[in-house]
Amino acid sequence: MIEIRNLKKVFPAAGGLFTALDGINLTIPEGKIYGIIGPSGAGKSTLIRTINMLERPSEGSVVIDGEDIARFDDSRLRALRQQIGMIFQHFNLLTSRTVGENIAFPLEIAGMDKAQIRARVKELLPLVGLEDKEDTYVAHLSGGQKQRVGIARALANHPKILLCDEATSALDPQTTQSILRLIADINRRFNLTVVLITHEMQVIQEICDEVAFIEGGRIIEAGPVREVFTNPRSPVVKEFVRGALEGEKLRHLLAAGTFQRSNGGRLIRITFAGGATEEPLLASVIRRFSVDANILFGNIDTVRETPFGTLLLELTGEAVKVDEALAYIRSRDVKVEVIDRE
Ligand SMILES: Nc1ncnc2c1ncn2[C@@H]1O[C@H](COP(=O)(O)OP(=O)(O)OP(=O)(O)O)[C@@H](O)[C@H]1O
Repeated sequence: MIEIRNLKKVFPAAGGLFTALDGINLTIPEGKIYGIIGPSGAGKSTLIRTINMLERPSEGSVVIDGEDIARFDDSRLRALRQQIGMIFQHFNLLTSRTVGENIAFPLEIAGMDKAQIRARVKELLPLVGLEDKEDTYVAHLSGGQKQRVGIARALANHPKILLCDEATSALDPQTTQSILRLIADINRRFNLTVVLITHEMQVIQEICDEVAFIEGGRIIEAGPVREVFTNPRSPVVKEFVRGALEGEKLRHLLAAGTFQRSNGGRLIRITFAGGATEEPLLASVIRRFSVDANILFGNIDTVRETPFGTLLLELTGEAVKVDEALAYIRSRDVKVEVIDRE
């Protein structure tokens, strides 16, 4: 069990201090998949990084199995980190090494002998479905395969906890599904406690047992996923839930061929949950990148000048321009999901 109590993190910032985490209290039960979701800048990464002390809290405690790890010295932290695996959005692999050598890396650090390392690598490869890739350089792998290497490396030292920092955010929807299934499978097989951060409600819906919503460094709502989905209390969480359910509905309508598509367009769904306004965003996309944005479906409400809701768009134009437009939309304060390309 992980107990986070009155956790604060303050960073030095221009003109003073910035409070990134402001009194977080969370209890993460053993063997569960616990999701932490919130908008960009909410403090998700900072929070997950306090669970292995990559980020030292300014105040408060992180208690793992009865011990406050915020008080650990460097040598105890090194030992602790072997029990906590972590995977990352951009995989953080050693590109000059093969799959097998990447998986072996934490075992080398732990001082295991060569024969034992080989045996452990051989055990891990089939677990993540990469038994035929041991000698392949990781630069030659797809994103999903790279994340599988990341997972095998994270599991190498038999950790009790797996931290996932936006582990599927760089992957397409199908690959996301397969990685989420793998994480759920590992959680069950090894009774691993999984803490994952995401900005995608779908990830929470798919595999999490419990969820905490974070905004401005504070937990605004937390509880079992089913409860939060059926009875969200705060306006922001209600919007997240509505967006997720609408996404589900849209996928069914798309599968049924309900929308009139043009040829060669890229279908994207933008979810507004506060932040950028949709009109200036779309206008500037069309103007800057010479692409067309065909709105197939829209359901946006404005609450105190802040848009909440969904737009289903088809972007058409020169492929490079469409890519640039997508990168621009992604850089704004909205959630973007590429649904498919014709
Ligand atoms: N080392 C640092 N120094 C100063 N400020 C920081 C530092 N790390 C994070 N912050 C600030 O703390 C806030 C929370 O950042 P954090 O990365 O935890 O958010 P997040 O919810 O993970 O966002 P995103 O989804 O965009 O990654 C942000 O305003 C960020 O600028």
